[in-house]
Amino acid sequence: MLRNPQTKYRAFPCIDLPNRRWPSRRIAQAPVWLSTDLRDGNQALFEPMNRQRKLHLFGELVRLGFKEIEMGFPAASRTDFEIIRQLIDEGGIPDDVTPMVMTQLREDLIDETVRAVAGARRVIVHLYNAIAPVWRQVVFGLSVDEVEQLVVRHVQLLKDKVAAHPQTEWVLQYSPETFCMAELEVSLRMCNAAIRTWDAGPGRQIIINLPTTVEVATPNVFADQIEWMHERLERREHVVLSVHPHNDRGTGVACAEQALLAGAQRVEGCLFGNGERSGNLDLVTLALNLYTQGVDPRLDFSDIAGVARVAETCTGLPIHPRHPYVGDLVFTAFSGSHQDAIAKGFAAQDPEGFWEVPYLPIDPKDLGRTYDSIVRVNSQSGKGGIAYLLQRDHGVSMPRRMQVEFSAIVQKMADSSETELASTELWELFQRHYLAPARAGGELVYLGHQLFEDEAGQGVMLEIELPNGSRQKLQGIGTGPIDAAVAALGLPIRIDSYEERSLGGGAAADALALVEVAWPGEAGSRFGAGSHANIVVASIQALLVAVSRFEHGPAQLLQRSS
Ligand SMILES: CC(=O)SCCNC(=O)CCNC(=O)[C@H](O)C(C)(C)COP(=O)(O)OP(=O)(O)OC[C@H]1O[C@@H](n2cnc3c(N)ncnc32)[C@H](O)[C@@H]1OP(=O)(O)O
Ligand SMILES: CC(C)C(=O)C(=O)O
Repeated sequence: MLRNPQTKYRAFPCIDLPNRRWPSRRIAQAPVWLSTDLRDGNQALFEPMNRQRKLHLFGELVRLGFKEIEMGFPAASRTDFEIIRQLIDEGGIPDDVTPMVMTQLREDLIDETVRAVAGARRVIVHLYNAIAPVWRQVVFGLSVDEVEQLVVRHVQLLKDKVAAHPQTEWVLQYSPETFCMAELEVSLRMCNAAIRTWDAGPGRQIIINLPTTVEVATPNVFADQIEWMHERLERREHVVLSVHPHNDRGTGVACAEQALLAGAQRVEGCLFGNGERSGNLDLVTLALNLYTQGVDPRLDFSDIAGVARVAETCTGLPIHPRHPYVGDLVFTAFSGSHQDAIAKGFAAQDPEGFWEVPYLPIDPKDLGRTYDSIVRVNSQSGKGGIAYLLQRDHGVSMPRRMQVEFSAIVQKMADSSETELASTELWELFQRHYLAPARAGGELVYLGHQLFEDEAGQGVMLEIELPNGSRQKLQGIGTGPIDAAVAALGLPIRIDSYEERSLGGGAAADALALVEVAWPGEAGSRFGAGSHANIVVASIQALLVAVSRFEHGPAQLLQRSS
C-alpha cells in the first residue's frame, strides 16, 4: 500500500445541498422492491444459473412477495429468452408480478428484447447506458450531447416498437449507469430526455433507476445526489424514483436507506447481497432492518433458513456465518456478559410487549429460527450462559452460588480444550462433578435408608459405602429427613441451601435435589446434586456428594469406622 494514497486516490466531492431534508426523516413504509437476482446477481456467478435454477429462484422470489423481478437479458442469453418467453406463453407469471428485462441501447438488442416479452400482461423494459466522464471518454468516445442523442434515439425506438403490442402494458425503466460517478447535471439531462421521449404521464409510467454502479462515496453523498435529482426530475409525479446500490465500500444497505429518506421510492437488489464484485444491495437485510423499526417490509422471511438454502443452491455461493439476520452465528452469544443479559432478557420479556431482549435486535422466532444456538459456551463465557443452557436443555436451575462454582469448572475445561463446549458436554461435566449416582471415585455412596418416626423428630437409618468399600449403618434424628441424615453422618457440617426440582416434565419425572453444605472453618461451601424418583433419596445423595467434595469429609467417616 502507498504511504501517500492521496497521490493515487481522490476524495469524492461533497454535494452542494445546503437545505437537504433527508437527515431528519424516518422511513415509514416499505419501498417497491425489485429483485435483480436473476440478472445482476446471475451476471456475477462463476457459472450463470441454468434454466432449472433460474426457475427455482424465480418461484422463491414470487413466494417471498416480490412484485417486480428482473428476469435477465434476453437479447444476450438464449436461456433468458426462452425462460421469459415460456413463462409468458404458459401463464407462469402471477398476475400481480411484473417481469423486467434489460437491454443496451442497440436496435438489434431492443428488437430481440421486445420479441422476448411481447404479449405479457405488463412488462418493464430496462434500458441503460453508462454516463460518467470516464465511460463517455474511454468506453464510448462520445460527448454529453451525443450520449443524450443515444438515449433519445433508443427510447423513441422502443416506444415505436412496443406500439405494435398494445395488449401489453409497457413500462420503461431508464438507468443512467455509473450515476454515482457522473455530474448531476449530466444525469438529470439523460433522465429528463428519457422521461420526455417516453412521454411519461398518466398511464405511462417511467422508472428512473439511479445506481451506485461502483460505490465510491459515503452514503450521505449518495443521499444528497438522490435528493438533488428527486427535486429536479421533470414530471416527477409520473416517475418512480428507484435506486440500485452496489456494495463496494460495504455500505450498500446504508446507501439504500438514506436514498429512501431522500426521495427514492423503489429499491433494486439481490437476496443476501449477491452481485457483481462486493455485491448488490442486500434486500433481506434492508427488509429486516425496516421490520425491526416496526415497518412491514411486505416480504416474507419467516423461514429465512429455507430462503438461504434456495439462494445457496441456485447461486452456488455460501452465505457467511455472520451475515446479518441469516448467518448461522448471528443469534449466538459466546461472551459471558452477553449470555447473562440474554438469559435475563428472555426471562423478563413480555410475550405481548415490545421486543426488548438485550443483544438480539430481532426475535429469532420471527424468522423461523430457534433459540437453540443463542447461547454457546467457550472460554469467553460466564455463569449466566452456562446456567441458561443447563436450565433450558436439562431442566437444572442452579442457585447463584452454584453457578459461580460451576462456571469456574467449565472455564477450566474450556481453557484447556480451547474449543466450544456443547450443552451435552456441560451436562456431562455437571454430572461428573455434582450428580449422584453418576459421580464416582473417592466418596460416600448412598446404599439405602429407612425413615422412622421418633418422639424427638424425624429419624433416619442410613446405609452408605465408604471410599474403602466398607459399609456403614448410621442413625440420626432431625427436623426432617435431610436434617436427620446430617445428624446421622455426625460431621460438623451445616446445610446452607437446599432446592428440589423435577428433571424433565410429567409426574414420572425424576426429582433433582441440590444441596449446599458448609463446614465451619473451611473456605467456601460445596454443592452436591442427586437425582432419583424419590425426593428423599435424591436429597441424601446430594448431601453425600457435597460432603465428599470436602477433602476430609469421607476421611473423617473412615477414621470413625476404623
Ligand atoms: C452495470 C451492469 O450491470 S450493466 C449490464 C451488463 N450486463 C451484461 O453485459 C451481460 C450481458 N451482456 C452481453 O452478453 C454482451 O455484452 C452483449 C450481448 C450485450 C453485447 O455483446 P458484444 O456486442 O459482444 O459487446 P461487448 O460484450 O464486448 O460489450 C462492449 C460493447 O458494448 C457497448 N455498450 C456497453 N454498454 C452499452 C449500452 N448501454 N448501450 C449500447 N452499447 C453499449 C460498448 O461500447 C462496446 O461497444 P464496442 O464493441 O462497439 O466498443
Ligand atoms: C444498469 C444498472 C442498473 C446496473 O446494473 C448498475 O449500474 O450496476
